[in-house]
Amino acid sequence: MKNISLIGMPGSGKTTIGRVLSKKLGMKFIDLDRYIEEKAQMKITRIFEMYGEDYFRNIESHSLLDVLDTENTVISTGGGIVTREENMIFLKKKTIIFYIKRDLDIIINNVRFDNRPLLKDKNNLYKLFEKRSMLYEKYCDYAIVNDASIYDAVDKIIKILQED
Ligand SMILES: Nc1ncnc2c1ncn2[C@@H]1O[C@H](COP(=O)(O)OP(=O)(O)O)[C@@H](O)[C@H]1O
Ligand SMILES: O=C(O)C1=C[C@@H](OP(=O)(O)O)[C@@H](O)[C@H](O)C1
Ligand SMILES: [Mg+2]
Repeated sequence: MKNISLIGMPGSGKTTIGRVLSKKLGMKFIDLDRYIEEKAQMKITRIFEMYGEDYFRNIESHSLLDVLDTENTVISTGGGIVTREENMIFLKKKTIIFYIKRDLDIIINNVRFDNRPLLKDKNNLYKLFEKRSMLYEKYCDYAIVNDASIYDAVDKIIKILQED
């Protein structure tokens, strides 16, 4: 099976859906943020605090290259992966890209903000969406609306893969 990647706003469900999807399809699972934390031996928040966003984006791009050297894997990315075109060129080559779409107000009411440095100011979610939604739409192969259960979103993805 070709690799699958999930993109979308922070808190939209990429990590949770990716994990369940990989189990259901019998594929491996990699969460890029967890991979970065293990590699750097530091929480994402700490990386941002100590070295800033640019430094994080550099690690993120390198880590993406590491994890794309794989097959039969579901990769959940971080919400900012679309901010560098090079990331998306590699993702497009190596994966089928699903954009996970979730209502911003639902995200704000449900998500934990402690390990999401860019969401400390909740208004920032709307600003990020303005900058990024075009990019998510542009780069994805398919968009999935995550407006019911996690399992519902997973089933939508599996249905598309079966029809593909
Ligand atoms: N359809 C859903 N129903 C209930 N909770 C959801 C749903 N989608 C996402 N969540 C919850 O939202 C939070 C953020 O999800 P997460 O997978 O960490 O998002 P991301 O990786 O995109 O930042 C988690 O607590 C997750 O369980
Ligand atoms: O949107 C972003 O720029 C980020 C999203 C986070 O991942 P999630 O999308 O899994 O929350 C994480 O990579 C980092 O905090 C930056
Ligand atoms: Mg995540």
